[in-house]
Amino acid sequence: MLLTATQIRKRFGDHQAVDGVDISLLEGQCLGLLGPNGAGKSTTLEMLEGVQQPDSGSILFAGHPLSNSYREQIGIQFQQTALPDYLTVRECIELFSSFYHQCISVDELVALCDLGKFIDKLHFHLSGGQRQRLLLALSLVNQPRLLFLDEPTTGLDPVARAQFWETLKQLKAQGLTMLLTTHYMDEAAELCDRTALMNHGKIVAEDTPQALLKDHFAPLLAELDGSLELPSPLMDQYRVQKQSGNWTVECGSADELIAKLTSLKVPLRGFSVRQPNLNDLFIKLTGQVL
Ligand SMILES: Nc1ncnc2c1ncn2[C@@H]1O[C@H](COP(=O)(O)OP(=O)(O)OP(=O)(O)O)[C@@H](O)[C@H]1O
Repeated sequence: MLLTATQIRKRFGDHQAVDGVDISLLEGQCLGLLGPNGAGKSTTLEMLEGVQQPDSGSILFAGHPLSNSYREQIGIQFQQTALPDYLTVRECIELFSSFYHQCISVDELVALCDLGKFIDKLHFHLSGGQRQRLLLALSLVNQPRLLFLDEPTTGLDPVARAQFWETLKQLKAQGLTMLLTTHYMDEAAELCDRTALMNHGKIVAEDTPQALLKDHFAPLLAELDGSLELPSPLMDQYRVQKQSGNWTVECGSADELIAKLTSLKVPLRGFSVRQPNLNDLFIKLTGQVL
């Protein structure tokens, strides 16, 4: 196990922000922490990064408590990083490289993070997507074994997000271990081997995205207009929920459900069928929409 956290807790005043979280991360794995605003994701991440001290619980890196050398072995991509004015992208990388004993070359970082087109631009002239690439490059200067990413694609347009995901997939393919927080279910599904869903400071479910869905849902999720009156024989036979104003009905076969609805004289208003996703799971487990 590369990183193990056992029953870590953090309280701010009378608010228990993180309430007994366990995390195990294998070398080469990508774990995604998902949850609504205030769930405790960033606080958990900061404790794992060694930026904040847990009130209780233990954190081990490669089997040992976090020591001074930990900082040399991890990379952190913060949501915001204050950079000195009037530095170019290249100069920012050179500055960050000076903080470490061993560093990756600027050329390698340029290739890895696709910085070529703006390497000599001033950092405050970068677009949102370019800035995220620079912040990623800065988190990689020391060739970390473990990379932390806090909401790495928040605010990016869909194209910039997809490009950023490709870079992270390349890093993953090279064996880099990653732990990221995100509000985006598609991001978790795309990048993460395992996902942990957090709510009110606790992990409420953790597994591979596929296993989580299999454990909590029938294979298909049918949707029906939320204004319909659903009769109790239907409610008794199927798992039914209200979600974003619509009914969702879990079923194994759409044909079978349609036959049932027809026999119960329920109109098929707004009927559609799809596979359940992590967003559905989150709503089911927490009652909240991400
Ligand atoms: N330094 C702090 N002092 C006081 N309260 C804090 C501090 N940091 C976090 N909190 C509180 O702890 C709770 C968890 O915050 P945290 O930032 O970890 O949540 P999050 O899941 O990352 O949320 P978001 O998705 O909005 O970033 C929140 O209620 C927050 O207000």
